[in-house]
Amino acid sequence: MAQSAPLFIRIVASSIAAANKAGKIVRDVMNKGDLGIIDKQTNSLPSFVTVMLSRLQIRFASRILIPFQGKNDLQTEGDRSAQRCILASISKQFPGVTIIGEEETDSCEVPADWIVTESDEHVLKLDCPEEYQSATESDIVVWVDPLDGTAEYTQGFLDHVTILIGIAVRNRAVGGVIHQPFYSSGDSEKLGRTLWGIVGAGVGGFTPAHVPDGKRIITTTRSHLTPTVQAAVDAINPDQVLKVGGAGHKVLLLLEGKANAYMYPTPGTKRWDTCAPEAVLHAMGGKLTDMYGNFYSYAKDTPVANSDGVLATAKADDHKYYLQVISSVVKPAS
Ligand SMILES: Nc1ncnc2c1ncn2[C@@H]1O[C@H](COP(=O)(O)O)[C@@H](OP(=O)(O)O)[C@H]1O
Ligand SMILES: [Mg+2]
Ligand SMILES: [Mg+2]
Ligand SMILES: [Mg+2]
Repeated sequence: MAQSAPLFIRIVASSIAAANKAGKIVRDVMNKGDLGIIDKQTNSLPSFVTVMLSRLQIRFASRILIPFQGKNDLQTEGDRSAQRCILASISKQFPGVTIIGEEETDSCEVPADWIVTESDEHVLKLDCPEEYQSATESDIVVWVDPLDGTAEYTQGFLDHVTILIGIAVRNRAVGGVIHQPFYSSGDSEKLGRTLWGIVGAGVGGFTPAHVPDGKRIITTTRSHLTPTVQAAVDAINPDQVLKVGGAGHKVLLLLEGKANAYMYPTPGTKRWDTCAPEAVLHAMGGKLTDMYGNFYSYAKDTPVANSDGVLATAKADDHKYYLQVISSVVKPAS
């Protein structure tokens, strides 16, 4: 059964298992208490070198691309270890598929028990939408954010943390896995849950819901707030604003009916922040684009920065309204 499923479906099913293992690793790092925090800017090279390097990508293990970074943000042992686990697990099973991870890790060595080769049985049995049935290795790019919401991870806002694996077919985000490692359903012994979505095939791991009619709830950044972002939020005149960490967590609020829209009308997020959330949201009937209403490309050679910001709505039909209101007060930077 497993081998007969189309390649795209097998990658999504394997990504669920890899994300679960990475979640355990992220919890273990937290439990040990030494997060090994690195400020990526402090450790960066002189600016002219950084600019040059940010345009390059290093090739590891034939098809795994690890982009250089030059941004001011944090990295922890949780980010590094989770990425090693996910990249090793997916590349072992799908050696010809391009995988792009957020972190620049100095070692490709991975403990044997971090390499996961299991798959989610339920997803393996799904009917694959026709347009993805024939997708080959060269049609697929996997975007990995091993720990989304790193700032919040270091500050103890653990429910903001997610692990994101997005699967793009022919440049579009169509498969997504969002693992929330510190989610508790009440049983403190059993932390973590995994949400997934495949455009045209469905969603799993959560119960889709919407904000009740007549209420407008906006979610936006907690740790990267700027006057531009605040102006966009104010223009909507919301009933409530939820300032939380992580692109994954913010889209999760849309999926579960806790917010209507996620807005971040400024550069800062990258393709690995949005690929998985965009796919799960789209599979549920929502929409994530840049601030012009255009979908981002998830091609392997695309620039990684989401330079034109992010606007996501729980209902695709609402997207135009938010776009219009925000564009009247905020000019997207690009
Ligand atoms: N100005 C900025 N500079 C660097 N990263 C930014 C950024 N704005 C957003 N991001 C990244 O986008 C993700 C969501 O941000 P936020 O929580 O502020 O909404 C985070 O991903 P990571 O935690 O994976 O790095 C964050 O680092
Ligand atoms: Mg980061
Ligand atoms: Mg992120
Ligand atoms: Mg990250």
